[in-house]
Amino acid sequence: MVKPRFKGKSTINTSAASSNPDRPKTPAGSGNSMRDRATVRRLNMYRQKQRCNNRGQVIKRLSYQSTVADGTQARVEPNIKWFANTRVIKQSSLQKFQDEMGVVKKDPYRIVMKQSRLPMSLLHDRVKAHNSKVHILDTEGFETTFGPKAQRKRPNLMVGDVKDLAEQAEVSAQTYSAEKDRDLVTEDDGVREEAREEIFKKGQSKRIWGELYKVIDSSDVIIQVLDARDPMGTRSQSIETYMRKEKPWKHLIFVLNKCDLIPTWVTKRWVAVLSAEYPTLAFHASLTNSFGKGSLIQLLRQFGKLHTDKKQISVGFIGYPNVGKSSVINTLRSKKVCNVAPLAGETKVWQYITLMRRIFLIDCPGVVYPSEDSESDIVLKGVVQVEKIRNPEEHIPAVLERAKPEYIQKTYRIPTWSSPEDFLEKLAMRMGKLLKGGEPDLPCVSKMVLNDWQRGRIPFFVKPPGCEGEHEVRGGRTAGIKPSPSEEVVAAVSAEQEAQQQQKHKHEQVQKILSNVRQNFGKINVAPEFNDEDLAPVQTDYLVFSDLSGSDVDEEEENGDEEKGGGETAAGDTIRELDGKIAKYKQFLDRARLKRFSAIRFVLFFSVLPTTYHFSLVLKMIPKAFSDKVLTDMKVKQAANKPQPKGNNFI
Ligand SMILES: Nc1nc2c(ncn2[C@@H]2O[C@H](COP(=O)(O)OP(=O)(O)OP(=O)(O)O)[C@@H](O)[C@H]2O)c(=O)[nH]1
Repeated sequence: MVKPRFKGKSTINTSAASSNPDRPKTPAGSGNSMRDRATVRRLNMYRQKQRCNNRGQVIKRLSYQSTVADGTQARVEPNIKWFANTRVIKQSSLQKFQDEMGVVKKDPYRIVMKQSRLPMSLLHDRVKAHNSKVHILDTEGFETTFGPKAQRKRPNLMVGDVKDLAEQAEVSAQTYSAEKDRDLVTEDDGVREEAREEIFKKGQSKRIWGELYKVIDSSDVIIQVLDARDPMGTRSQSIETYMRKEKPWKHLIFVLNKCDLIPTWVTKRWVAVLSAEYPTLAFHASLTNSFGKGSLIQLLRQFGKLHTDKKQISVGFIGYPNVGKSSVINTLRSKKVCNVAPLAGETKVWQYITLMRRIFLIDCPGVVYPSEDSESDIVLKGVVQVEKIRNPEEHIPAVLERAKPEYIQKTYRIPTWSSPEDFLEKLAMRMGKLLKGGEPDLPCVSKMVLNDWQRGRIPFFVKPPGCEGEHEVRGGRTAGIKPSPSEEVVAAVSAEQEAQQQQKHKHEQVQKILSNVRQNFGKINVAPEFNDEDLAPVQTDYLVFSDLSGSDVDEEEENGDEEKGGGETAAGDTIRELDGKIAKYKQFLDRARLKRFSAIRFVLFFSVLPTTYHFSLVLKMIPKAFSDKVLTDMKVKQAANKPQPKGNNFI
C-alpha cells in the first residue's frame, strides 16, 4: 500500500499554545482549568489585524469578514429578539426602500408626503452636513447647467450694480418698521402676555366647528342668526365666504333677532343694510309675543317650494353663542323644543326639530368666529358665562364706555361717578353688597352689571351705518361695514359663466320669494325705554323686500296656526273676522296688565272707513314716554282738523 504523500502543513494544529482552540486537553483533576473553545476563538478575533499590500489591497481578511464586493451595503441581519417590541424590516426591504426613496427625492416633480411619519433619518443616514452638496446635476444636465448653452436661472437682484444695491438698502433701512418685523428677536425682559383663560376660547373648539360644518352640510337653507344690538359683531364673514365658494347652491339668510331690545328705526335700518347682501328678516323670539314668525315661516315654506324634488328641506340655524338660535326655533314651533338659557353654550350638539311635514329645523351650538376681539368684547358679546369670569371688574370700564351714561344712571339710579371703580363702589353701597368691615363687594356687583348687560337690561345698540354722529361710540356704536363681499364675489365669479348664470337664477328665485314677504316693524314690542335722541321717528314701518304687490303676509298672523301662519288672508276680510282679532288683542292686553307688564304699552288705533266697512288695525307696543307723547300729539291734531284723516300706520 502506497503511503499518501504529505502535501503541506497539517490542518490539525497540535500546539499546546493557549490561543489554540484545538490544543490537547489537560487531564481532569490536574488543577489547570482551560479556556473553552468559544472563548479562545473570541479572544483570537479581537487580536487579529487585517493585512494589506503596499497598494492598499487587502491580502489577508479578518476571520468572519464576508467576501462581498466593495460598495455593497452589509448589515447585521436584524433579529426580532434584539428589538423587543419594535418593528423590524428585512435588510433587503430597507435597501429597496432606500433606493426608491432616493429616486423620488431626486425627482423634482414628486414629493414625499407625511415625511414626519417615516423614519427619514434611517432612510438617508449617510447624508452628513459636512459633505452634503447641492446636487444640481442630479436634476439638470451638465450642458444646460454649466455649458455655453446653460439655462440655469440666476438670482434676480433687481439692481444693476453695487451702488444701486447700496441705495436700495438705504431706502429699505429708512422705511423699516420694527413693529412689522416678524423675525425681529427682542430681548426677553421677563414680562409676557398672560395666556388667555380657557373660558375666553369658548365656541372655538374643533368639536363646535365640526358641529357647524355638519349643520351646513345637512341644510338646504342656512339661517345666520344675528344679535340686533350688534349685528356686525355677531356676523361671520368667513362662513359667508365659505358658503359662497363651497356651497353656492345653498340659501343663506339673516335673521336679526332680539329686535325688541333696540329702537324700531335701528331695526329697520339694519334690515335695509343687511338685505343688500343677504335676505334679512327682523325677529323677536318669544313664545307669547313674537315678531317675524309669520314672515319667517312664509319664507321657509317658499324655499320648500323651490325644492320640489326633495321630500323635505332642512333649515340650519347657525350663529354666535347666545344670539337666540334655540329661541327662534322655539318661537317657530310655539313651544319649548330646544333648551334656552341666558348662558352661552347651552346648545351642546346639533339637533333636529320638525317644523312641519316638509320642513326640518336644525339647531347648532354657537360658534365664535376668529377675530381680534379683546376679552371685554368677548364678555360683552355674551360668549362667556359671567359666573366663570375671574376678574369681572376688569370688564366694567367697557360697559360704561359703550352704554350711554343716562341709561346707566336710569338702570342703577346712580347720578354720577368719577371712574369705573367709583361707580362699582357706589353701586355696591346702594345695593348693600358689602363684605366684612363694610368693604364694597366689587366682584359681586360687577357680575351683576355684566349679567344685566348680557340679558339686555342696559339699553345699548350699535348704530347702523349712515346715521348722524357715526363716529360716536356711546349709546350707538357705528358698525364698520366692509365693502359688500357679494360685490367681490361677483367679480371673482365673473370668469365662470356657468356659475354666474346659476347665481343669477338663484338670486331671481330668492327675489321672487321675498316679494311675498313683508314686515311691519311698527309691531315690534320695544322693551327698553330709550331717550328721544335714540328714538328717531319712523313714518311707515313696512319694509317690503322688493315688490309689495304680491304681498299678503301680515304679522297679525304670527300667533296663528303654524301650518296656516303667514297664509293667504286679505286686509279686506269681513268685519266679524276683524272683531275676532280685536277681541284677541284685548284679551292679550288684559293678560299683560294682570301680569304687571308695565314696560310695554299698547296703543290701539282703530280707523273705520264708513264707505267700505274696512277696518284697519294697528297694534303697537311702545315705551310709555313715547306713546304718551304720540297720544297727546294725536289728540291735538284731531281737535285741530276734523274730520280725522285716514291714516293707518302709526308709531
Ligand atoms: N329680549 C330677547 N331675548 C332673547 C331673544 N331671543 C333669545 N333671547 C334670550 O337670549 C338668551 C339666549 O338664547 P338661546 O336661544 O339659548 O341662544 P342660542 O343662540 O341658542 O345660544 P347657544 O345655545 O349658546 O348657542 C336667552 O336668555 C333668551 O331668552 C329675543 O328676541 N329678545
